[in-house]
Amino acid sequence: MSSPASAPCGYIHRPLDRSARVFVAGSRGLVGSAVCRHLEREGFTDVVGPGSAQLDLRERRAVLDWFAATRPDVVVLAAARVGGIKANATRPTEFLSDNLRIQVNVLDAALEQGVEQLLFLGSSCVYPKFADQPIREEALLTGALEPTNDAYAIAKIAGLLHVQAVRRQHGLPWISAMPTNLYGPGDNFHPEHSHVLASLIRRFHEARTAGAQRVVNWGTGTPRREFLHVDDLARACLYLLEHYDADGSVNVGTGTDLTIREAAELVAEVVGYQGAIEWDAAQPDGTPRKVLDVSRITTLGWAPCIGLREGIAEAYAWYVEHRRSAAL
Ligand SMILES: NC(=O)C1=CN([C@@H]2O[C@H](COP(=O)(O)OP(=O)(O)OC[C@H]3O[C@@H](n4cnc5c(N)ncnc54)[C@H](OP(=O)(O)O)[C@@H]3O)[C@@H](O)[C@H]2O)C=CC1
Ligand SMILES: C[C@H]1O[C@H](OP(=O)(O)OP(=O)(O)OC[C@H]2O[C@@H](n3cnc4c(=O)[nH]c(N)nc43)[C@H](O)[C@@H]2O)[C@@H](O)[C@@H](O)C1=O
Repeated sequence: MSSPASAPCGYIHRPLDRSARVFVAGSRGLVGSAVCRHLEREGFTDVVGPGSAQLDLRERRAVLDWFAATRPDVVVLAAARVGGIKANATRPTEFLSDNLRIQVNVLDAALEQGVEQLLFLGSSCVYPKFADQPIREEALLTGALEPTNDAYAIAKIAGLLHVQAVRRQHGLPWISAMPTNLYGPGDNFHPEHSHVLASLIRRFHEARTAGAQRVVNWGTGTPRREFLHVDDLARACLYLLEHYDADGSVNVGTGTDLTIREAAELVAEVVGYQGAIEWDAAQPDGTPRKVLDVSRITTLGWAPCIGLREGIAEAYAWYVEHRRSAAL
C-alpha cells in the first residue's frame, strides 16, 4: 500500500511488533480465520484465539480471568453472533443479548488489562435504512434502522460507542471499522442462517448436482449489495491497526454494488448452474441499498484487490472442499 500523499485525519504509521500477543476473538469464524491467516503471513508469532467452546465470551468472569492470565497486547474483536437477514429477523433477542455481552465483556477486560491496541468490528447494517448512498460514516444515528436487523445494529452501535468512550475517558488508541457484506472461505453456508452469497453458492451447487431445473431465491432480487472478500477485510484490519488512530469509525468495502439478481446470475455462472432462477417475494428484501462511502479508508492508503467473480470462485471451491467435513 502506498502511504497517502497528505496525511489524512487519523493517519499514523505505527507498525505492530510481530512478537506482540494478538488475541483474535472469533478466530474460527469467517473474519477471524482470515485475520489469523493474514497475521501469520505477516510474520506474527503469538496469535491466540480460543473458540467459544474454550472461552464463551458471554461469561464475564471467564473473560476477565482469561485476559488477566493471557494479557494480550492487541485485540481484534471479530467474535459475535452473526447471520443473514432471516437469522437476524427471527432471533433478535440473541442477536442483541449475545452481542452486547460479548462486546461488554471483551472491552471491559481489555480496559482492565490496559490493552494498548484494539480493533472493534461493527457492520454496515448500523446505518439508517434509507441513508444517502454511498453511506458516509457520519450517517450513523441519523435515521431509522432496517427492522430485520435493528437488534444486531443496536448492539454494534453500542460497541462502537463503547470504543469511543474508552478513547475519550482513558486515552487508549482503540479503533472501529464498519465492514460491508463479506464472503469467502470459512463462511457460514447454513441454508437458513447464512448471508446471501454463501446461501446462493450452496443453493446453486445443490441444484446443479441434483439436475434441478429451477431454484427459488428470497425476496425480489432488486435490493443492491456491496460484497467484500474476507481476505481483503483481513488486510484492512491490520492496515487500520498500523495506520489509523481517531474517534471516527472507518467504512471498509469496495464502494461498488450490484443487485441481488445480478449477484445470483454471477454465482450461477461460477457454479455452472443453468436452470431457471426464480424469486419468492414473500421473503424479506431488507435494506434496499447499502453501498459504503470508502473515501476515508482509501485516503488512508488501503484498497481492496479481490474481484467479485474471482472471490466467488474461491469461496465456491472452499465450499465444495469442506461441505461434508464441516457439516455445512
Ligand atoms: N459476515 C459478514 O458479512 C459481516 C460480518 N461482520 C462482523 O465481522 C465479525 C465476524 O463475523 P463473521 O466472521 O462473519 O461471523 P462468524 O459467524 O463466521 O464467526 C463468528 C465467530 O464468533 C465466535 N463467537 C460467537 N459467539 C461466541 C461466544 N459466545 N463466545 C466466543 N466466541 C463466540 C464464533 O466462535 P466459534 O466458531 O468457536 O463458536 C465464531 O468464531 C462480527 O463482528 C460481524 O458483526 C461485519 C460485516 C459483515
Ligand atoms: C452484513 C449484513 O447482512 C445482513 O443484511 P443483508 O445484507 O440484508 O443480509 P443477507 O446477506 O442475508 O441478505 C441480502 C439480500 O439477499 C436476499 N437473498 C436472496 N436469497 C437469499 C438467501 O438464500 N439467503 C439470504 N441470506 N439472503 C437472500 C435477501 O432477500 C436480501 O435482500 C444483516 O442481517 C447483518 O448480518 C449485516 O450486517
